[in-house]
This record gives sequence, structure tokens and C-alpha cells, in this order.
Amino acid sequence: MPVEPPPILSNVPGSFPQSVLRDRHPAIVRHVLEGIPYPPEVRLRLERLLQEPVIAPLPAGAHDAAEWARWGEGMYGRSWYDVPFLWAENFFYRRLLDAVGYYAPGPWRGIDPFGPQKDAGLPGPEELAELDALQALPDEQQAGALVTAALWGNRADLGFRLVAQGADRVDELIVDESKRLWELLRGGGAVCLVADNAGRELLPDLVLIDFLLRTGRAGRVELHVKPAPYFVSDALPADVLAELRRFPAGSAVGRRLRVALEEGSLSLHADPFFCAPLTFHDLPEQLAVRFAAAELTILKGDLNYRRLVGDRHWPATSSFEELTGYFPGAVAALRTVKSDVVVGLAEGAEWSLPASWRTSGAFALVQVRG
Ligand SMILES: O=P(O)(O)OC[C@H]1O[C@](O)(CO)[C@@H](O)[C@@H]1O
Repeated sequence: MPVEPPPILSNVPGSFPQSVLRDRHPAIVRHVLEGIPYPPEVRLRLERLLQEPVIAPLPAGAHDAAEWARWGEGMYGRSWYDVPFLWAENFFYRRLLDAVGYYAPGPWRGIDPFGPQKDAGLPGPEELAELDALQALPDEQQAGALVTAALWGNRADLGFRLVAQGADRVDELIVDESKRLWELLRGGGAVCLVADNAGRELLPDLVLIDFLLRTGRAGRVELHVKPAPYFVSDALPADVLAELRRFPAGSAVGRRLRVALEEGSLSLHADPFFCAPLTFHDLPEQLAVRFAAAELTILKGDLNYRRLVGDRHWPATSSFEELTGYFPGAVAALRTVKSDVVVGLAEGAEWSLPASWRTSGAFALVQVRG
């Protein structure tokens, strides 16, 4: 294991993490308030969260106050900008849930503050029909098209879109190890898919899952989603069900997915770990066992990538193989690049890329460690 570089903080002027805390988080709160007519006390709490001079802990009565006290040791009382970026973002979402009363007894309990935005991002009949039509292609072509759709679907991240709209885009796959991914998927064993965003990302994920099951490339699929609203558009169990309801009554894919859930060849999981400010190095036993038993774990998205390699200032040429060697079992990352962390690039590969390549979402990676 190479020496770990320092974690990414948000206090570097002009840096991407600084812009997330300074610009994106207020925009996220604004959208929440536009979407849901929360009462004055909620609006006030959200306003206070944005103005908070130093990080305050969760109220002592919160169900997970003890865990956050442990995870946040050394963070409270400091500026949001001076603590690790990954931790600060995670805690922001947890505090936002606290501010809107997501876990508190009362009428707002369980109401997804990002629900209206997610609804607007649900796929329409055309997208559903396009993905359905892929079934007519030969298997090899379907496989390629589905990985491409699942990969680029990752751009459908609402938090990211709030600030990235209108940016010039040159889509490019800078590392493509999808051949290795398919080589690992021939045995008909279990596959874990750790989902990222609902809506236009989850749709191709579901169609990919159907393909894996239908063609016997997977005997069983575990779909892992978030247990609570997180990073705006991240998928929850309720979002999976909402998505399944979008498939028209006559859709063979929709019907098969439903039957797979009923019969157990597709199972849904929402472990608390996925909303914790931890990396996969700290996987709880119950997840490590599942990932170790799978033929492959597919991690979707930018945040899962940061959690896989560690949210640190890695040189881009650091070995993906080495940095993910600790992960229990084979792992594939499907990610459009939306933050600074990148590893596994060939020497000089960055040189020809535009200055914004790490954060524009225009570039993508398919990286695999078997
Ligand atoms: O939905 P994804 O691909 O995980 O992207 C979320 C990303 O958005 C950000 O919140 C801001 O870009 C990143 O910190 C995070 O990695």
C-alpha cells in the first residue's frame, strides 16, 4: 500500500471542494425550499445550517448521535472548510435531514426533502422505450450498450446538475476496462450493484440487472441503495419502486424485474453504512461478507469512487489495482468524473485533457480489479 497523501479539504481558495460548500450547498437548500412548503421553523433551521460559523454536532436525542459523535471526533467546533471534504459533505446531508425533521416524530417524518427534484428526474416513456429496444440487439452489443448507458447515466446527478448545466461537454471514456468486467461475469454467481442516483441513472442500472439475470451472467443480483435521502438524487428503496412503476404495463423488462424481486433473484439492500462518512476501508462485516461472496461488485458514481480509493490527493497515476486491493472481492467502478480524485491513469494521459476535466462530468472511467 503506497503512503497515503493528505485528505482533500475544502479550504483551498478556488478549489472545487470549496465551491461545493460555498455555492452548491446553498443552492441545494434553495431547491429543497422551492420544492416543499416546509413551515417557518424548518426554513429557519436550514438557514441557520448554512450560516453556521463552526460545525455543531447533531442534537443529543438523534438516533445516531453516538455514531456521529464517534465519526466526527475532532471535527466539531471547526470550520466546515477545514475538515475533510468527504466528511463535511456527508455531515451536511445528515444535518439537512435533521433540519427538515426527517427522523423526528411529526408530519415531516420520512418525507424525502429531495422528492420533488427526484420526481422531475424520473425517466419518460421515450427513455424507457429506448432501453427496452436494446433487447433486440445481439447479446454482445446489448452488454456494451448497457454498460455505456449505466456509466453515462451517472451524469444524471441532480446536485451536480445544479451548477454544471450549460457547461461545454466533450464526452470521453478515459479508462475503459469494460472487457475485464464482462470476463468476470461469466459464472452465473452473485453480483452486487451499489447504485448511485435515482431516475435517469437507476433506469439503465435496472435494465443492466435484468440483462445479467436474463442471460445467466449473474445467478443473483443484490441492489444496494441508500437508507435515507443523501446527495440530493441518490436512490432509496422507495425510488427503486417508483422507477419500477414507470415501466409500461407491457414492458418485459419491468415484469421480469418485478418477478425477480418477488422470487429473490434480485434483492434490495439499504445498509446504514451507505449514509455514513466512511470509506469502503471501513466496511461493516455484514457488507464485507456480501461483497466477498459476489463474483463482482459494481460501484456506481463519483462518491462511491471517492469512498473506494479514499478521498485524498492521489497522483492520477497511482495504481487502481493496488489502492483497491483491500476491497473484499472483485470490484468495478463505473464513474463519470465529478470531483478531484482520480487514479489509474497512464503517465501523461492528463496532459491533453482540458483544465476542468476532473469536475466537468464530461469524462468517465470504467476501472476493474479482478
Ligand atoms: O452522484 P455521484 O456521481 O456520486 O456524484 C456526487 C458528487 O457530487 C458532489 O457532491 C459534488 O460534485 C461530489 O462531492 C460527489 O462526489
